[in-house]
Amino acid sequence: MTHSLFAQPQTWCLPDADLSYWPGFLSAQEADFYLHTLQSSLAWQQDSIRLFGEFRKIPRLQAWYGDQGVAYSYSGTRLTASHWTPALESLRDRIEQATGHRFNSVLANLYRDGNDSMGWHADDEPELGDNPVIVSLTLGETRDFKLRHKTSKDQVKIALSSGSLLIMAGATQHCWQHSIAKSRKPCGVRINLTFRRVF
Ligand SMILES: O=C(O)CCC(=O)C(=O)O
Ligand SMILES: [Fe+2]
Repeated sequence: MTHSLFAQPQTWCLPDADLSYWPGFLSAQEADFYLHTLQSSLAWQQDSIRLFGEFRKIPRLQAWYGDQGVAYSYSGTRLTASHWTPALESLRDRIEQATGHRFNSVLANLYRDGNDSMGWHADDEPELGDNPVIVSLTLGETRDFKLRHKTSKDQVKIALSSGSLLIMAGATQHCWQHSIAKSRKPCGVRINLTFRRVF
């Protein structure tokens, strides 16, 4: 049984975007269970990306899972999917049922503490197709997810809580970038999963 705060996602009104937020998609106990299960069972790596001609370690750990043969490239890094683990598969099935969208891969990010972060970017790689639907599940520490409009530079901030789903669709990746800033407050571990469909 699901103990949701809301029975369905709530639209987050933002121009040039299609964004919905579903806090309490997982109960606190379920989110805790998955946080610990994924932290100890995924093949976490600190990848490097190419920035200004140099390879630099990213400030977080990552892992990429999905259907056989699904690969994903960004910033000079190519990730080949490991096969779904049982925990990732059960989360994927629940998210597919709840949203009506299908996913063939998931990028997992582990933010060890407040020094871990993700810089401004849009998930607009060609292999995600036009207007991709990306569903983001947060487990553990609440961190601020910021969105910045590519032309107006308007910013909004959503504090993504444990067990929440954020659904980005439509023009969101065309018109907005997003990031997770470093935090000066003491921060516990946060895992974020972004479910994607790679073509
Ligand atoms: O950690 C987050 O909430 C954002 C993750 C993200 O933007 C990504 O995986 O592309
Ligand atoms: Fe992203």
